[in-house]
Amino acid sequence: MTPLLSIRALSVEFDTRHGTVHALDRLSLDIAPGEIIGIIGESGSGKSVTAHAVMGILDRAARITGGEVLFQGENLLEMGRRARDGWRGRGASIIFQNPRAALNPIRAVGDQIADVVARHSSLSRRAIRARVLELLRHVRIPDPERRARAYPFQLSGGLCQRIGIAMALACAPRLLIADEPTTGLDVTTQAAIMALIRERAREAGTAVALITHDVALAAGNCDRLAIMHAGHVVEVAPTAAILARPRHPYTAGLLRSVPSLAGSLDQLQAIPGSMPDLRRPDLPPCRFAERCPRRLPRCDAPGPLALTACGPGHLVACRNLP
Ligand SMILES: Nc1ncnc2c1ncn2[C@@H]1O[C@H](COP(=O)(O)OP(=O)(O)OP(=O)(O)O)[C@@H](O)[C@H]1O
Repeated sequence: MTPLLSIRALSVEFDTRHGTVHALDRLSLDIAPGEIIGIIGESGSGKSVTAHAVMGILDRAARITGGEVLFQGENLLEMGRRARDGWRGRGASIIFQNPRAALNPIRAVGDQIADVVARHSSLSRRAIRARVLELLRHVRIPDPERRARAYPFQLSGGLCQRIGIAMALACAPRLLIADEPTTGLDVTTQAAIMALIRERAREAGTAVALITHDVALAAGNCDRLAIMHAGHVVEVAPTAAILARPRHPYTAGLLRSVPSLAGSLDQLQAIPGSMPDLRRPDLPPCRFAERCPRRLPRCDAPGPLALTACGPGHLVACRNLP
């Protein structure tokens, strides 16, 4: 199937006072229409930078040093600023980790949703208001007429996240990026938010990229998983294939570190070592090599490490596959 989004060999760096951070290194990833893909990795692996590069909202200190981000075949990185602003919302939108912080604290939530609808349509005020209530009902906000007049501080974290989702869906995007959408929410609310996101993908055919470090959450909700480590996608495959037979040693370690996936508590293990400092000028081609139990001399040979097929829809970047 033709991908909706195709990130090809994307490299992003940050200039800092303490050196250049090589945050993404020739990162490649495809997202198909209507699929739910989990982008998993530990803190600092580059999940948010990837999302921000797609959305065109990278920090000022960021530099894109190579690659393409194709959305339905068009390179977003070459789009002018106005066209990109117009694309955002209709093409893709993002839900942020901290819903309350992402909202304007001094504007009623209904007005904030109305602003998004108005920015992307020529609807009358009355039609915009009707659309806002429709969106609030869609994300199951109880008593939407009253809640539309509320300010973020008057709503719970779960309700704020529903407002965030309503705003993200206001322009019916083809791709929804959910960046840690349930962090900080209790388990019941977490399940309700994930059900809402899944329902959206199923009913409207919206592709969803769920960014999380919660492997169990991703495994339970996603069709495919992409595993990131230190600015690389190291493995991507259908969820069932990764759970049944992870091929990259980092993925295998990640699965062994999750109580509900490890099998038994005796098999629970942490991944040794930590991610390399991404400011290092001598980062090896495989950024996992220094933590890897399967490292061989050929793993350190110069040259980029490509993702290669090792099964149906299963790609892995490793020079020493079992
Ligand atoms: N504005 C910035 N300036 C300098 N470095 C940055 C900046 N933003 C991100 N980075 C660096 O880029 C790398 C990737 O960061 P990113 O936030 O994408 O990781 P992440 O996987 O989303 O982590 P988390 O799960 O903690 O959100 C990290 O090394 C981070 O320190």
